[in-house]
Amino acid sequence: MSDRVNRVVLVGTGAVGSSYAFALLNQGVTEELVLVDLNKEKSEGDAMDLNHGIPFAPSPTKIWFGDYSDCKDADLVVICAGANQKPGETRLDLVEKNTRIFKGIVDEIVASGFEGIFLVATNPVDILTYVVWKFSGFPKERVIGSGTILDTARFRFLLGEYFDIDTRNVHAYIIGEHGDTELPVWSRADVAGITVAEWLEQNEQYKQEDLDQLFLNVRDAAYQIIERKGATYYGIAMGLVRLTKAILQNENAVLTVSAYLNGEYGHEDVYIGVPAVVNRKGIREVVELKLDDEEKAKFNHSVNVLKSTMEPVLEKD
Ligand SMILES: NC(=O)C1=CN([C@@H]2O[C@H](COP(=O)(O)OP(=O)(O)OC[C@H]3O[C@@H](n4cnc5c(N)ncnc54)[C@H](O)[C@@H]3O)[C@@H](O)[C@H]2O)C=CC1
Ligand SMILES: CC(=O)C(=O)O
Repeated sequence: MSDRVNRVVLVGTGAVGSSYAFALLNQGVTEELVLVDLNKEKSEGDAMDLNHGIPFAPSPTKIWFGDYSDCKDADLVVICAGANQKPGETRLDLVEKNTRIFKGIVDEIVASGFEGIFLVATNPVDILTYVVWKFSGFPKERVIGSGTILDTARFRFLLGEYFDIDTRNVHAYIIGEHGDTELPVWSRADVAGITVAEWLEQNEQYKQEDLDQLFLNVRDAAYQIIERKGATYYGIAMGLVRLTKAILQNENAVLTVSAYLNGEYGHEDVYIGVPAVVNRKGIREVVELKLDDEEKAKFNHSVNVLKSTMEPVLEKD
């Protein structure tokens, strides 16, 4: 048996980062967890607080407050650092500020000698994942964004609730930008092995207009939560843990992440939310779903919005 120890370095221990650290410890996913933040006192306090939960955790985790040199021996660096949306702001509004922050962070991580996988959650996540790929010079499969993992979870939860079926038996994806131009892949959605179209045909209590509203609630969930409590963090934290497990445990799990397209879906040179096979090497491959014409048009629009937002920002660097 290998005595290799898994190490995750978390950069950014704000609301999202500290919720991720807490969920990671609770699920016993990694042997070592290092916390890094511009606000050193905050990450030091978080390390102390989390350590006091170790006697109650399912397996031992060594947790400390560290610095970028700790990335050298890391398997995974998860970045949750940067500004979040204020009420009324879109994710794309954060692009300039967070790209500037990322330049410094990625340079430090690469300078440490890090050779693992980057996982990015900071918004706008698709563009910042591209930024990490560009700034780091890493192969595309070792740079992953959380993409639409959270949107897909919201979609599955709401579909499960609507059809009164356990959400784990709902297979349906949100793809595209993690943001206002995302789209549901209705043509492939199945609940308990029955397509959504069949559910509508079989029972008149289910209506297309309810499903249209359901998607709007998925798309606008972040705005609804931010209006009520200022930020969202538990859902994404659990999504990041799911991704961490898929990577460290070499799962070949299919998750909707922000992946680099190199011809898939008819696009290239963009990171965007699509289903992909995730394992110990990062992204093994993008799963190319057959979309209907309306879905294709919406996906193309989402790619165009991301590219046109990203281009002027990257030209400045
Ligand atoms: N991908 C997704 O599905 C989701 C993404 N997010 C995004 O996650 C990001 C973080 O959100 P919150 O945790 O709510 O924000 P927060 O403000 O609570 O935490 C941000 C943390 O980043 C740290 N930070 C800032 N600059 C840094 C630097 N140069 N180096 C190291 N640390 C630095 C801050 O000190 C702070 O602790 C935001 O961009 C937010 O929009 C939030 C929810 C879901
Ligand atoms: C903030 C954000 O990106 C979300 O909750 O979807």
